[in-house]
Amino acid sequence: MTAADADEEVAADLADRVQDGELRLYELEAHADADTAAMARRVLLERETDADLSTVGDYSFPANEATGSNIENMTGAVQVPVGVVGPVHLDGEAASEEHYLPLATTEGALLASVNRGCAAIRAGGGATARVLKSAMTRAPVFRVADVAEASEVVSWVRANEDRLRDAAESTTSHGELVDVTPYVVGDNVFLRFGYDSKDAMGMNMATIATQEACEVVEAETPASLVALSGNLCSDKKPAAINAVEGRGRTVSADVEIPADAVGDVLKTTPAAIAEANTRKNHVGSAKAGALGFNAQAANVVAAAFLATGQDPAQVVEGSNTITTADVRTDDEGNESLYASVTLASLELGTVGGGTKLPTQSEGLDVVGVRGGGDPPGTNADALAEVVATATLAGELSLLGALASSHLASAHEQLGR
Ligand SMILES: CC(C)(COP(=O)([O-])OP(=O)([O-])OC[C@H]1O[C@@H](n2cnc3c(N)ncnc32)[C@H](O)[C@@H]1OP(=O)([O-])[O-])[C@@H](O)C(=O)NCCC(=O)NCCSC(=O)C[C@@](C)(O)CC(=O)[O-]
Ligand SMILES: NC(=O)C1=CN([C@@H]2O[C@H](COP(=O)(O)OP(=O)(O)OC[C@H]3O[C@@H](n4cnc5c(N)ncnc54)[C@H](OP(=O)(O)O)[C@@H]3O)[C@@H](O)[C@H]2O)C=CC1
Repeated sequence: MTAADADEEVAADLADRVQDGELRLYELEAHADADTAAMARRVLLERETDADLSTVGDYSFPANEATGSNIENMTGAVQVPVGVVGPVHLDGEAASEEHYLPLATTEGALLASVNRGCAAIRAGGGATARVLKSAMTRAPVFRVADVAEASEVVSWVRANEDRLRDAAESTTSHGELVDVTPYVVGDNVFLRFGYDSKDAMGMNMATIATQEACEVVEAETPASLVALSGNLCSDKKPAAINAVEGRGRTVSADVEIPADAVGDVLKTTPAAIAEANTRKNHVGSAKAGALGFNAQAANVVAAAFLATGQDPAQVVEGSNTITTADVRTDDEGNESLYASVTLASLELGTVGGGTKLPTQSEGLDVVGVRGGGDPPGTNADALAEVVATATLAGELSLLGALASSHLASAHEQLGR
């Protein structure tokens, strides 16, 4: 079944029943297949708005592949242009030497820019990338009587982490509890649970596991659970804790590019890029009170997320990136540009969430990381290394364009 198989007569009847108040919009899959239910919602919207949803309705995968665990009230699919950058040359711990990366965006000039950065990285002999830490976090907040009780609860948690681990890991055959870090604010106790979620981004996994652990905390201590997510996790919000402690994967990539290649590909010099990075990404970001000290990490993370089935809202954390750029001179006086990016909280997976949807899993196939890795976790590590390297590519190219005053012209030519 796909959109083309939807039953128009049944769809029109369902739309009538919603308009008559007999059915709710979210109940239609109980009365028809998912594709017909989606068509019924489009019929209703076309009756009640000026929209023509024929293109939204012209999707090519079975609707029930999405309505099972990815969306409710489905009407169709949004088509975002997707392109490819690379090959990205990198020496990763999990990623092999050369990968292409699909990027989905509506921003003209973005792929040209990242692609140019990939060319610069190739000219430098390739990047090195490493996943430095992996822990998906969920931090529930508990109410206690006062600070004295808070201290008792923290002592119990520290003495009983194994019991919390047994409870949490009883809900998953892949996830491993890495640590539980308590934080106290008056009569509030936060417990930041961190999980090695292997090839899953791990938010559902961590949430379900932490719920189980919280039941032990409530049974064994005077703490009362107020909210399973206490915002110290911190999911989909700008938060220094993610930029400092990390969340999901903390991954870094670097490269050293000879000065002549910087000139040929990026049309500027190592010194000009280093100065732009310092004054823009460091001084400018500091003055702005930014959490990320970079130029456009979010551009690459968002485009890679859309293309490979990640949760696009977590681009917030992906922007917690620090870019460095320095001029290096060897013993013979040859200059080069050393540049790096460190993404403190890149949350992605190659199983689970949207990664199993058809076009998204095709994107993972382009990178060569669909599904579970062997050993588990290595496919998501490889994807993180490739995304970090593409982020480095985007930084190099944009800094080069800014240093050579080509940003505006690039967007006039490619973005309009
Ligand atoms: C546009 C370029 C790349 C031209 O750059 P160029 O050096 O004039 O291009 P070139 O024709 O000399 O080609 C150099 C390489 O660029 C690549 N390239 C070149 N053209 C294409 C293309 N059409 N499609 C794909 N790849 C392309 C390609 O790899 C090529 O190498 P080759 O393969 O030929 O050996 C450059 O001017 C540039 O990168 N500008 C910066 C644009 C940019 O980064 N935009 C995104 C950021 S804007 C934004 O959203 C963030 C911002 C700015 O607001 C954040 C902030 O505040 O900082
Ligand atoms: N719940 C929440 O509060 C939030 C949820 N989300 C959503 O969560 C989803 C992602 O959650 P996530 O837990 O990653 O995905 P899923 O909920 O799809 O679960 C993925 C499951 O795949 C199984 N699995 C099979 N092979 C592997 C492997 N190699 N490595 C790891 N797991 C494997 C695991 O099952 P098992 O555990 O049984 O071993 C794992 O739990 C996204 O849709 C996102 O939008 C986002 C933010 C918040």
